[in-house]
This record gives sequence, structure tokens and C-alpha cells, in this order.
Amino acid sequence: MIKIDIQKELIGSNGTMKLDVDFRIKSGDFVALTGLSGSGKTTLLRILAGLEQSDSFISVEGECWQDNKKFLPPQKREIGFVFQDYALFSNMNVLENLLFVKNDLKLANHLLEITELSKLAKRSVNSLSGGQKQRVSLCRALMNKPKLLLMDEPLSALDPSMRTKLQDEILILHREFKTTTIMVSHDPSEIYRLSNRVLVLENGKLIKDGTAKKVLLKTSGSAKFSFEGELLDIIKVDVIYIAIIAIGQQLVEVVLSEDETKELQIGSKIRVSTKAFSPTISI
Ligand SMILES: Nc1ncnc2c1ncn2[C@@H]1O[C@H](COP(=O)(O)OP(=O)(O)OP(=O)(O)O)[C@@H](O)[C@H]1O
Repeated sequence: MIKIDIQKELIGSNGTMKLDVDFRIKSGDFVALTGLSGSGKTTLLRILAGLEQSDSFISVEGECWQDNKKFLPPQKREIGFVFQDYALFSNMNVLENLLFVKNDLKLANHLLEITELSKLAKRSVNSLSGGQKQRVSLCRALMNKPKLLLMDEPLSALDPSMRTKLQDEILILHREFKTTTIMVSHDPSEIYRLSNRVLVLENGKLIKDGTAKKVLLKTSGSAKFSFEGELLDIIKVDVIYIAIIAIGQQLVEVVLSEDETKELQIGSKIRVSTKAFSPTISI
């Protein structure tokens, strides 16, 4: 069990905001932390890692890492940290990056095997692709068998197919090592695939806590499909109006009446939903 009670005054572009969260995590859980930019996600991870001062109480499996008298420095906290920008030792090869954390060749080789990096063990990390670098970073974070694995948008710089591949590897590693994990992510499909619990942070406070299905599923009432998108344009064609909407990587068109166009503003976030229930799926 991990007990977390964090209080910290943050200074943002719109003035001060208090990061104020109090929650517990069961050992072995995979928690996704999500929320708007600036809500305090990275700061929360940094406080857990001991990289940031705060008024906090943190205890991990019965050991106090931080309270009003005690502050364990980062190197004494049994954490693994995976950053978006890899943060590898660029003067070392892949294997050296892992062995630097712990001189355990058997574990290093095992991790490299799971992440299909064995053939690259002697390669300089500078010569690797983004996906390969992030795998090394993930393996390195697991070398000291941490009690808590923290990942800050680890896959956001990768293309969609590489993301899916690394998500699979993260799942395999989580099943084997059962490391309690907190991962910051903005990607609903990633959160759904990986986590068993989702926390939503807004202005420094936890506003939602539940499974991905409960927290992220946005269909409500009788709507069968519902997608959030950005209204890019409204074009008049004869007597009808067509809205051009960006949903994820795709553009879609929706026919509107003149009345509907009056309530919409180009550039705003909108929701497209339908009650029809005869979906066609193709690949
Ligand atoms: N050490 C600090 N002291 C005071 N304020 C801070 C500190 N670190 C960050 N902040 C402020 O706290 C707010 C939250 O920042 P944070 O990086 O934690 O948000 P985030 O949810 O991770 O955002 P993003 O999704 O964009 O990465 C920001 O307004 C930031 O300027």
C-alpha cells in the first residue's frame, strides 16, 4: 500500500494554485494520472520522487519516505522514473545504461530480451530510434526492482504503431514484475489498455477516481457514439451547412441546419454523437 498526502502551493500563468491530493494505491496497481495541461501531474510525480520540496506525507509499503520530520532523498527512495525525453546516459551503451543502476547482468539481459533489445546491447544509445531509447529507459527504471514506477508521458513522442508496441511491452513487464506504477498519459486508448485505475487531476485536485471505463467513457443518455473534436470550419453548400471537424487524426464532415451553425464557433471543442446503432467496422 502506498499512502500519499501532498500539499504544495504552485505558481502558474494564472496565479497560484494549491496541489492538494490525498489518496492510497494498492501494491501492484497500474494507475493512470490524467488531466488538463498545468493541473499538476508532473509536479505530483516529482514530489513522489523526492525531486521537489512540499508539505507531504508519503509512505510506501510501511516505510515513511516523507513527513514533517523526514525527507528521503531521491536516491534512497526505491523508485524508477521514465521521462518523456528518455534521459539516458549518452556516453554509455545500452547495457551500460542498465548496469549503471545495478550490476545485475542476468536481470539486464532478461529485460533486454523482453523488450527485443538484446541485439542492440552494445550499441551507443545515441544511435537508437526514439522507441528503442524509451525501451532502454523503461528497462533501466526496472533494474533496481523499484517499489514505485513513475512514468511521465513516456510514449507521447512516438508514432502510433510504436506506441502500441511499447504499450504491449509495458503490459508484459507489469505482469511479470507487478511494480506499482503511476503513469501520466493524455491518451484514452493507452489509459484503457494499461491501467486498472484512473485519477483525473484538475487545478491541483483529484476530481475523478475509477476504472478507465467509468472515468473516460463519454457516451451518456441514449447516445451510442460520442467523439470529442475541434470545429475547423463551416461551409455553406446550397441550402445546407457542413461542419468540418478534427477528431483525433481524422477530419469528418457533419451536416448542420442554419440554426445549429449559429451556436457554434470555429476553433471550439465540440462533441459529435449519434443515436444510430448500426455500426460498420472496417480495417
Ligand atoms: N516548483 C514549483 N513551484 C511552483 N509552481 C510550480 C512548480 N513546478 C511547477 N509549477 C507550476 O505548477 C503548475 C502545474 O505544473 P505541472 O507541470 O505539474 O502540470 P502538468 O499537469 O504536468 O502539465 P502538462 O500536462 O502540461 O505537463 C504549472 O502552472 C507550473 O508552472
